[in-house]
Amino acid sequence: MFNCHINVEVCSSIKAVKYLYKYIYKGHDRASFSIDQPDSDGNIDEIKRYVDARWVTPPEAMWRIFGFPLCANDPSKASKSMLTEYFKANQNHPWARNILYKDFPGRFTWQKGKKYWKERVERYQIGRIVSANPAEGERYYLRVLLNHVAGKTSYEDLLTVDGRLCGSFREAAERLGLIEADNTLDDCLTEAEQWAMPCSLRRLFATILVHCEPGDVRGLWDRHFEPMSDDYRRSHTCPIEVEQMVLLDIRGMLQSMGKDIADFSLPCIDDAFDPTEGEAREVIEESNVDFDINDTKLASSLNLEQRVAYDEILASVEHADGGVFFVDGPGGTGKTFLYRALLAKVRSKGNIAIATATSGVAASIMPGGRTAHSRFKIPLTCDDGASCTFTKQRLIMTPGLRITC
Ligand SMILES: Nc1ncnc2c1ncn2[C@@H]1O[C@H](COP(=O)(O)OP(=O)(O)OP(=O)(O)O)[C@@H](O)[C@H]1O
Repeated sequence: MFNCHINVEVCSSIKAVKYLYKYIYKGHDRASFSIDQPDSDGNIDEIKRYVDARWVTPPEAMWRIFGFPLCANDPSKASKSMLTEYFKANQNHPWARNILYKDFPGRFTWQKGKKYWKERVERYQIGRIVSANPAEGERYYLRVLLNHVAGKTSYEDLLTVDGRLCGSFREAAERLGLIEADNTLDDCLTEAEQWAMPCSLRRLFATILVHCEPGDVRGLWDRHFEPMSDDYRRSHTCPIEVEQMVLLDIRGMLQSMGKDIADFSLPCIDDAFDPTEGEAREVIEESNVDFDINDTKLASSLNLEQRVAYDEILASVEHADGGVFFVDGPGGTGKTFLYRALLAKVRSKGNIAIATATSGVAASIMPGGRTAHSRFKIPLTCDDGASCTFTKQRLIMTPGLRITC
């Protein structure tokens, strides 16, 4: 009846809600590039290019011109957190000022609805405090302070050491002598051992190696090897094998953070235990991405325009010609449909297809999708000397397809 493609989306999952939210509030992602020469006078009409690249509806234009807010939080809710209310409780109850933040749930209960700490009537309850790891920087040092200093009544109070207001939680922790040596790293791992699974401990260990520059790496390894290897020890009896498995796992994690395990003074990896035979972690990960068998059938229902793009891109992949294709179209016209068909086709042949996007929400709608920053280790702050920590060896994966949304 309508003789056209109509996109109807049922907003039934959180993924769809996030996706729509992005459309409405952030605006449409558009990239504009041209390989045309400037006109005969050497001029480039940047205004026309800008207008071509973005379609703004009159209501959206007015909204943006008047600078109306694009999103908002309820201030009364946003400004109250467990921590700010802990400060308030310290102001209101002087007797509570010798209780550390982590012990607070033993004497107070958190009232979720009204957001305040109420004096506990029944005793012998315990609460759990959210964890922080050293790679999180200031959030971690805030935790260090809260673990050792009681009775603070505001952030300023927490940052004040010997009457001097420090510029950061780290500085305050240093002035208090809480983070002088590696023992904070030991404390961090010891604390995590109480609740974290061995796999999370290994990740934390790798994070510490990369971000915290521990002086005594081998000492940390020796002291925390046992909890880090708990799971492997249950399934394997040979201690050498267990050690190798932990090392291989940590090596993979370090690789994903752009580091080589050989740079740290840890026990050596024995090639006999290395099932990857030195293959880069990214290649193994991407080779193991599953494809949905139903996606391989999408190719048969592509419309004419999708079919043209599909054939051309696949021909380029199959002949290993290389090439860059820019697929564009208004929302709901079938770009993701095309990507799914292409990804499934390439993966079903045992080849590698890397699906990346600039945002996590966009990445989540593609099978095996990841953000480009995560996959290619693109630094978050790009200055003159910035470069990806992705080595050339990892790029040797032919033939393959890379889709970027
Ligand atoms: N050739 C086709 N045959 C059948 N359904 C299709 C076809 N192309 C697209 N669709 C359907 O149309 C809907 C919108 O397609 P899709 O999500 O791929 O669009 P999009 O261009 O990626 O949209 P957005 O820009 O919002 O991400 C989906 O439900 C998809 O399954």
